[in-house]
Amino acid sequence: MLISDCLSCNDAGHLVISGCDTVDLARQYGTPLYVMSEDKIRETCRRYVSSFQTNYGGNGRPIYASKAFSCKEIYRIVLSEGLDVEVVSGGELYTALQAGVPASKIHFQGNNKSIGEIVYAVESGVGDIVVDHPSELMQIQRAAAENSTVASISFRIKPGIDAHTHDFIRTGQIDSKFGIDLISGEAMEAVRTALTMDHIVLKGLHCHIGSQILEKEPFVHAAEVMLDFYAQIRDELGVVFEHLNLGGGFGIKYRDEDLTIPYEEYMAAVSVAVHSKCKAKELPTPKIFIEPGRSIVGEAGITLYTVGSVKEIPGVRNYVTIDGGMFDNPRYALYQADYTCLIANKADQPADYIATIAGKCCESGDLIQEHTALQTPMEGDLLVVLSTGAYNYSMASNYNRNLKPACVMVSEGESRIVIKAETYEDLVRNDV
Ligand SMILES: Cc1ncc(COP(=O)(O)O)c(C=O)c1O
Ligand SMILES: N[C@@H](CCCC[NH3+])C(=O)O
Repeated sequence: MLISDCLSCNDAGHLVISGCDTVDLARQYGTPLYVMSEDKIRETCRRYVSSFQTNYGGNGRPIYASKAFSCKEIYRIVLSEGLDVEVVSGGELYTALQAGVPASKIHFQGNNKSIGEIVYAVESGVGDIVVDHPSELMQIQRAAAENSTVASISFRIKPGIDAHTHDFIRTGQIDSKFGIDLISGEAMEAVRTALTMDHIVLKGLHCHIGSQILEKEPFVHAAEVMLDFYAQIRDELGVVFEHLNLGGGFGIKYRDEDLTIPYEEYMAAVSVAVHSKCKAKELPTPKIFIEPGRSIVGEAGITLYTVGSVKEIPGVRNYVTIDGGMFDNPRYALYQADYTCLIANKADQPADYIATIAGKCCESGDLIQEHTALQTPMEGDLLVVLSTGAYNYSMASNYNRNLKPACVMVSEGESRIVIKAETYEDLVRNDV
């Protein structure tokens, strides 16, 4: 019911996260409030790092996909755990560099990087620019030549794999805006071109098949398809790549009934496929990278809200209104995403009230969850939504000129602000 092992209930019946009582956190910092367990994030990073030891003898590394949650402190945390960092915009690149991430540990993704972003990445010495389409290759070559440097790149390949997840978050299939097509020969042509360029060094290839995937098979299949292509490149062009990035996408628990797979199982299944395919194709095992975002921060985060009105419409539904909404968590409005909600100050009571959690935006679709079981709510209660660590703060907006909430990091009973709450002054800063 509490989804994550960083959560528990204390004698007062309050929800506790990494030793901090959520009622105290709400009192101290106000609501809405994002709360992230540093302990849980670090534990997950260590599980990924140690599975590289077990499966690849340390020949590889996890990369934190920071689109899931980007701020200076998360970069410092994952860096200190030995991860690389993936960024997907100039803004994420800037934040990572400001946090002290060495450029050599940054992987820059993006399906339509601007010229400005490309120049910024090249000038900063980003370790891996992941090229999404052939014309981007030319832009990188030009930027590198102008800087009298050589850019390290890889290609994002569309392996033609349909993973079972929400349509909006599938990315590996042929009908996808991401990546270079393998089947049509476009990818081989791009590799051939890159190998002729004197300001480009091509380190390897990348694929990412989608997000919130709860099966192992698509990951195994993607690894096999990519290594078949590595063998084909060796046979046709005489080149053997050093790196292979197999992307992220591992699913997490949003509800008790979600059947998640321990990350070690994904890692083991994929490594068996990698080793046996390399053996069959007589390829040296490349250095393997994976790129998880959601699974590193998702279950580590919760959001606290204060309950406002409770509107019971007999025979229809019960609206429980909170002081946040789609501006701090747009995922239900976008994907009808599942969540577990509870009343944090009554966490020990039975969840026998069926509620629709509504936000405060001028929008009927501003819902966090519909027809979900809760402890009986009252105005002033503290409502918590679980598993909000990924794609909540990073997808927040100022719709209706609402303020983005603060984010607090908790560890062993201590809390600290890592992102301050926005102020009204912040809202008008760029207005003229
Ligand atoms: C290229 C790339 N890498 C990594 C990720 C991270 O995925 P997830 O947060 O599902 O692990 C994404 C998002 O889907 C992505 O597009
Ligand atoms: N933002 C999406 C996932 C996109 C993953 C990034 N390519 C979500 O909340 O589930």
